[in-house]
Amino acid sequence: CNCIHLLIIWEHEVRRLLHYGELIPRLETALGKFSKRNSAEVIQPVRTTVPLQKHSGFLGVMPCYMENDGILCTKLVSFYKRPAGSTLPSTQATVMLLDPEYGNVKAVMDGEVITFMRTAAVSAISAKLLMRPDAEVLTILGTGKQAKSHYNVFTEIFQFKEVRVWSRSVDRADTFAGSLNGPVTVCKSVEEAVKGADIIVTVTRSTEPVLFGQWVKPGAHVTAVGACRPDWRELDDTLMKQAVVYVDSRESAMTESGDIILSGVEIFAEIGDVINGTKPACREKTTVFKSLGLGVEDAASAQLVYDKWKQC
Ligand SMILES: NC(=O)C1=CN([C@@H]2O[C@H](COP(=O)(O)OP(=O)(O)OC[C@H]3O[C@@H](n4cnc5c(N)ncnc54)[C@H](O)[C@@H]3O)[C@@H](O)[C@H]2O)C=CC1
Ligand SMILES: O=C(O)C1=NCCCC1
Repeated sequence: CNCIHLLIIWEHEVRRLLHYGELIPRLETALGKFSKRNSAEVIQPVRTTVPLQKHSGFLGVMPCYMENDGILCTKLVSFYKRPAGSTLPSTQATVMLLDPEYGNVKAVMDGEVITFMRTAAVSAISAKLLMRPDAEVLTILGTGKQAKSHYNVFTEIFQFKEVRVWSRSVDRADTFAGSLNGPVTVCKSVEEAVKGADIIVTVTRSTEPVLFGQWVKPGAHVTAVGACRPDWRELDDTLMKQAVVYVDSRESAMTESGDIILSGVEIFAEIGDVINGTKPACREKTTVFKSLGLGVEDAASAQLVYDKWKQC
């Protein structure tokens, strides 16, 4: 029977229910299934985007069906390229879980916490696989929502000797540093921030390259999270060409990533291929993981929130 009440799970509840310790294994499993391209495991098209030209943004629709797991889900996400100093949020999202048998929506939940936690968790998975095991220095470029979630998960699961941050505004970087539960070095330039860094996370709204290959230490791992449109960049061609390039989804990367499309580089593997053991993790080389964000990540995260809610 589908006569169950529609469940609404608000932001503070998603925040209470989601923990990286449980989220990361669910996402590893989901990404591995995604890369198998088995339609009984995952059906997930590249997201549909509707440009909001007047508002410098887009509405993204991100559906996913996992038949074997009984998960049917979609996220609605709006993203705005806010001007510097704007206090308006750049991302807003809602996730809907449906009953695959009846087609009814069984739960509607906040999607912002899911978006910033699952994105950071996927970056942490890429770092677990591609970062050198002796990594000491983490650099985060950008000081927004994603910067905070990346700081949280990276310092929760790895141990670094130094964490550095950079923002275009030193004041914003100082405020960001003050909001964290640990020491960070605020850097005045990207070059200073990334010099000698073992892992670099780019989480900016930039549409032009901010990270240049000439500054990146050979063997470093770069997790590139921003620049999600085909004409937007965060990384320059030099870096793209000197790195072994991993992505979350080949189709998404070839449709949405300016860093991939405009540099003309070859994609070496999906991160799910490395999880499945079908492609190697080239830890000794400079690596880039280009993340676009996938509906399957939202589906796995939303199901975890739902499972935890039912346990309470
Ligand atoms: N790969 C994925 O799964 C996801 C990617 N994203 C992307 O991550 C990025 C960050 O998202 P949020 O932290 O939510 O945004 P946010 O608005 O909270 O933070 C953005 C940061 O970028 C900085 N910034 C803005 N323009 C810049 C420029 N031209 N150069 C350098 N820095 C600049 C801002 O000062 C701020 O520190 C966005 O590009 C967004 O599209 C967001 C969600 C999921
Ligand atoms: O995966 C997501 O969710 C998003 N990715 C790019 C920017 C908007 C949200």
